[in-house]
Amino acid sequence: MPSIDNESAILATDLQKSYGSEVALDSLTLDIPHGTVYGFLGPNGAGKTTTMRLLTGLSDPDRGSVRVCGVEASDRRAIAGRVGYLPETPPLYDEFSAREQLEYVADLRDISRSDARERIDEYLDQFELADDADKRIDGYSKGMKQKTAFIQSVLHDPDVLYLDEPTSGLDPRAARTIRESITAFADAGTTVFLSTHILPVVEAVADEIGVLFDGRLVAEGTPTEVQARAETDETGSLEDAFLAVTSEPETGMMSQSE
Ligand SMILES: Nc1ncnc2c1ncn2[C@@H]1O[C@H](COP(=O)(O)OP(=O)(O)OP(=O)(O)O)[C@@H](O)[C@H]1O
Repeated sequence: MPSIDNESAILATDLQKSYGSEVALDSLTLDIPHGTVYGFLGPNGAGKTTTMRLLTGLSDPDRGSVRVCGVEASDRRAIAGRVGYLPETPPLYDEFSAREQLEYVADLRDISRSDARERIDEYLDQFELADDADKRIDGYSKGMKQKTAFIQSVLHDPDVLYLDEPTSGLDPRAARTIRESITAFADAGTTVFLSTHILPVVEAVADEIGVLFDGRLVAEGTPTEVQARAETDETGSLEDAFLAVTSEPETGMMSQSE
């Protein structure tokens, strides 16, 4: 079971990040409670990947701070065991089988051989990979690769799980397996930070969403609140809300305190 601290799962304060003269993130503040799914929406180039790199401690902000379960993200050694990260292009060794890949990652994570074997077998079953677990990854479909990568990001039972476009390009069955797993992890107490531009994914699983546009958080609330704020009618989807707030960031701006 993930540990629970008094402090929020993710507490990011006034984050700023530039690449040369390009401001990728501007004054981003997030406060995400334990055991929730936070959907992080934004168009290409909005700054989602930059945010995830800061929230996982993979890069440092120019200004501001990040704490994950009370631990400074700059303390990489301390934070590494607390977080799991599934990047958009996951690192997998093509010449390994799924089982070899997962055993390799378990070893890097200092999970004992017997625990690793048990967890890996359970996950391979759960993700319907058991029959192909000893075949080479280079022969896998995109869905099989993504499921393998998902398992490797949760093998060490992280408190906070960051997922970057986890269902992008997957067949419906694989996408549903990932979606159901996201909900199951949150139900078990894991905090999930889900970055995507695929709105139905967020509508289906997120407790709260934040909309990022041009490096700024332009909307935050439950999916229902964001829909309501964007003044969509009854048939309005989150997609309408998203388009409304990102197409007119000045007039559509919604602060966290509103
Ligand atoms: N290493 C880098 N060097 C220079 N500019 C960068 C770098 N990484 C990101 N950027 C720029 O910062 C901005 C935010 O990029 P980021 O990748 O965080 O956005 P994103 O929302 O994840 O987009 P996508 O959905 O396309 O991955 C973009 O304008 C991008 O061009």
